[in-house]
Amino acid sequence: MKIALLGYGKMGKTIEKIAIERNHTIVLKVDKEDHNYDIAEADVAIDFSIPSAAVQNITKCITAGVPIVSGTTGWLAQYDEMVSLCKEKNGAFIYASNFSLGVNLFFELNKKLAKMMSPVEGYEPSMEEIHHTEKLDAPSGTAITLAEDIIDHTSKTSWKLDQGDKYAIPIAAKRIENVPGTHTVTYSSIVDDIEIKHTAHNRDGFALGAVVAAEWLQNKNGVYSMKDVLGL
Ligand SMILES: NC(=O)C1=CN([C@@H]2O[C@H](COP(=O)(O)OP(=O)(O)OC[C@H]3O[C@@H](n4cnc5c(N)ncnc54)[C@H](O)[C@@H]3O)[C@@H](O)[C@H]2O)C=CC1
Ligand SMILES: O=C(O)C1=N[C@H](C(=O)O)C[C@H](O)C1
Repeated sequence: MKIALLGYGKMGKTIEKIAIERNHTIVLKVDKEDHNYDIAEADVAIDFSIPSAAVQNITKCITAGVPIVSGTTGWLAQYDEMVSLCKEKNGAFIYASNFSLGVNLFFELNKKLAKMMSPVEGYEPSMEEIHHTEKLDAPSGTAITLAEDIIDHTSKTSWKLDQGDKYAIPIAAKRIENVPGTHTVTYSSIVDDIEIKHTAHNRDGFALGAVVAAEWLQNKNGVYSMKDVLGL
């Protein structure tokens, strides 16, 4: 498969390594100074760039008829716009706040736990995410997905950075050098805590998931999620 990398930072470089191991070819590496490039030479594009560039990159791919896998976080206010564009152009698009198999299993566990906790009185959910100090967005996209899944299954109606109000799930976003990504969901009562946690040891899981998603998306049309790719 001929892959275009949109964003050649920590993730772009890790994806390159995994893609080559899986016998793919990187035909294009686009970073912040690269504006005039022909995306049409790629079979699929993988965007791990920055929040302010994601929409432009995704639009360019969909318009050119190139399937696009986006892992960039922090731009989701325009997600519905990208979905409409994809449908209008009969394109192929996957966004996931987290592409790793481990986190996608963790998402399912989080939903199951939220369903279990929903009728139980006396427990308050809260979340913590820890990432490296270069991260531009907070809370993380993964934390937002976890919070939205809790909101779907409990009486909570929103999430809030740091201390929430009674109806919001508080999310603490911590930045510590070199941490690839740690997410904890806690239900606290006066007598005890129930906690689930995912710790990424490196970026290989995110990158492998993105390459597997790109392989899966090739020759398809439509808007998909990692749940579709993994059959969860
Ligand atoms: N969905 C997932 O599984 C994961 C998502 N991410 C997200 O991926 C994104 C990138 O993460 P990292 O690689 O760690 O960041 P990074 O900062 O190491 O790399 C981002 C790269 O994008 C480049 N860039 C800036 N403007 C651009 C443009 N217009 N077009 C293309 N590239 C441009 C930057 O120069 C930089 O090299 C972040 O939004 C992060 O939250 C990170 C890991 C996993
Ligand atoms: O910026 C990162 O590094 C990561 N970003 C994603 C997010 O915002 O959830 C996924 C992962 O946690 C690493």
